[in-house]
Amino acid sequence: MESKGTRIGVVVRVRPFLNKELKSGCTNDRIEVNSDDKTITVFSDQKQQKRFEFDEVFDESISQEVLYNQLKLDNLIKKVIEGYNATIFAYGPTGSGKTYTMEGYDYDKNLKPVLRDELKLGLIPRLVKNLFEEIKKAPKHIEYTVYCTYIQIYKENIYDLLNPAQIKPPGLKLRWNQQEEFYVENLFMHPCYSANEVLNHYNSGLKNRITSSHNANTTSSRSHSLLTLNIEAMDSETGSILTSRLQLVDLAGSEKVSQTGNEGSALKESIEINKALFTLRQVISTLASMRDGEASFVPYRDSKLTSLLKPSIGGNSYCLMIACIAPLDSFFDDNLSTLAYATKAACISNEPIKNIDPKTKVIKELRKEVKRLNFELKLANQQIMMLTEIVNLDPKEQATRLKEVEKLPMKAENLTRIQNLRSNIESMSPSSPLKWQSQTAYSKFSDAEFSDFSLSPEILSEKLYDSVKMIRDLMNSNKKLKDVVSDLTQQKRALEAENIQLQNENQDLQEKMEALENIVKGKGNSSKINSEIWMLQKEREGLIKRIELLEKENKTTNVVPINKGEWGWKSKRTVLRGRKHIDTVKPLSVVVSDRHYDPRNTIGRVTPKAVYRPLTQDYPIDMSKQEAINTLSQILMKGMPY
Ligand SMILES: Nc1ncnc2c1ncn2[C@@H]1O[C@H](COP(=O)(O)OP(=O)(O)OP(=O)(O)O)[C@@H](O)[C@H]1O
Repeated sequence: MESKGTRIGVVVRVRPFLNKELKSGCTNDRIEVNSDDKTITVFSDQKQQKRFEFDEVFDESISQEVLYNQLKLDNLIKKVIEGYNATIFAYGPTGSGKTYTMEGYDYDKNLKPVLRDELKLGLIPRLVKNLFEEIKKAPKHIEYTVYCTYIQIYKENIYDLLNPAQIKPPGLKLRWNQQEEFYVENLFMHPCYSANEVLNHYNSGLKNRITSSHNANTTSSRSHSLLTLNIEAMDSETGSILTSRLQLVDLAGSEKVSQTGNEGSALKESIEINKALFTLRQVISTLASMRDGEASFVPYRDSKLTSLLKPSIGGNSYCLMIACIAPLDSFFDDNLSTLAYATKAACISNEPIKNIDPKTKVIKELRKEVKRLNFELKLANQQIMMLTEIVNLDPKEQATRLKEVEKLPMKAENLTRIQNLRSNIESMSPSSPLKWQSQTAYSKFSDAEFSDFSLSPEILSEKLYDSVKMIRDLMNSNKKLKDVVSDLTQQKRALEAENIQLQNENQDLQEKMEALENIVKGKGNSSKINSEIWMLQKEREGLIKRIELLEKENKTTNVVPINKGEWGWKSKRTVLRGRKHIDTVKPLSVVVSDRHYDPRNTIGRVTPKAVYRPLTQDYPIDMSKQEAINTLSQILMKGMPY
């Protein structure tokens, strides 16, 4: 079933006052929440009213469990299992309860998540458990695998929260795939077979999420986080594969600088967060103002967040927006803006599409075709049998039996032909000999008509033969497709194993890096460093000896200033490529300007006042200038600086 034009669901949740807000005497005079008629009314300074209506409005008394049940998210999970994509995202100002709604964990002094109260668990853990409960109910021949990814977008960089090697800049790249969707390159996808496995990954990812404390929220998420569950259902009976995706998004909060009190780098961070949310609001506004069938430019690509949310907002997923607001009067402007965008989002229509694997689609179509051909074959057999009997009957009976044949389901043109044949037989003289009558009846048709007359036994048997051949071909290709599916399954398993191996290797590397860091910090075994230092000292001693030798040689040589034209020194610069070249290439050309020496400059570009060329056996060497020696020493000691 393809469901078309499903509106984005929009609900609003108002959080309760926090203890510190109650103590500091914060007020709540400008917002009126009415859960029964699903409205929120806000009052401006001048006591003007604005009323907003949503799919649901939850006041501060609502618990996490009631919220989950009232949102009827088990229905959404069923859709996901059926092969539809779905997204739930929390939107609202900083400190309005987005993370609480999605996660529900408490945070310790180091801003790390801890689970103190199961009842407080947010939507994500509940959805994950619900998903696996539904999977358990599925028939045994359908094998489900849930692949879990968890990313955060921080200052327009994408980090893999489940891969410790990818939680620092530069982050992962965003790419565009053949299905015309954005995806994150090299993202770890963890195959999971139970809710606990997913939640363990999620919890480890949460620890890597960037949070900080500011005036409006002591545990503020500074990044947008996207937990994605890719579900793959493989039917071992039919070989068909069904995929779907559940995306759970906790956005960073929009924030007013005056409210957060941020300064310096935290202020810059606020600006970055607001930039991505600005693009999200632009996308929402553009889609909301588009009329049916109208094409308009939607700036999805302007931020990584909106690029990744493209299928969810105005795309082919089911989508639920949870707008969070805080009841405080100090949040008035942010609340008003949140409610305005939530209203716009409610006007956006998505077109959820069931994801069917292309191979499964072909197999389904072939099956349908085989079924149709089998039916036609059955009919053709029936007709052949009846007509074979009719040929040997007398004309009267022939006409009666042909009437019966006419009742069989058949193509319109065949029916006309049988009817013509019958009326011909009926109009014949009853005394005519049977054989002659039959021949006359057939002879009324032209040759062309006769050859095209599909009810003649020869033609029908030919058609029968063709149909059988076609069915055999279809069955063959069906079998081939099944083989392809089983190959792909094997490949998939191999890739999964490889993925796990790579993750283990990655883990090893992490450990090695940590060990090296410990060594550098002096925590670990320092013998490696000592031997490295010893080697470097040896190398240094060798170099110093070589310089001394060169200095000695220098005393016995003359100065030969170079003319550009004479020596073509532009071409000689390649000699100065590094220490090794200087050791091996002869004659040795070192060209030094009196004013400065910049090895990255081509010597040809420097206009030297005096240029010196040290030569070996073939030429007298100029080493009387101290700069040349110094430069050479520098190169020998440190290597070329590029
Ligand atoms: N429904 C609620 N019931 C009880 N406490 C809540 C509720 N919603 C939010 N809180 C509390 O309010 C504070 C702010 O909530 P939360 O961190 O979820 O806000 P946020 O919108 O995610 O903020 P940010 O955008 O800065 O991350 C937290 O201490 C949280 O525990």
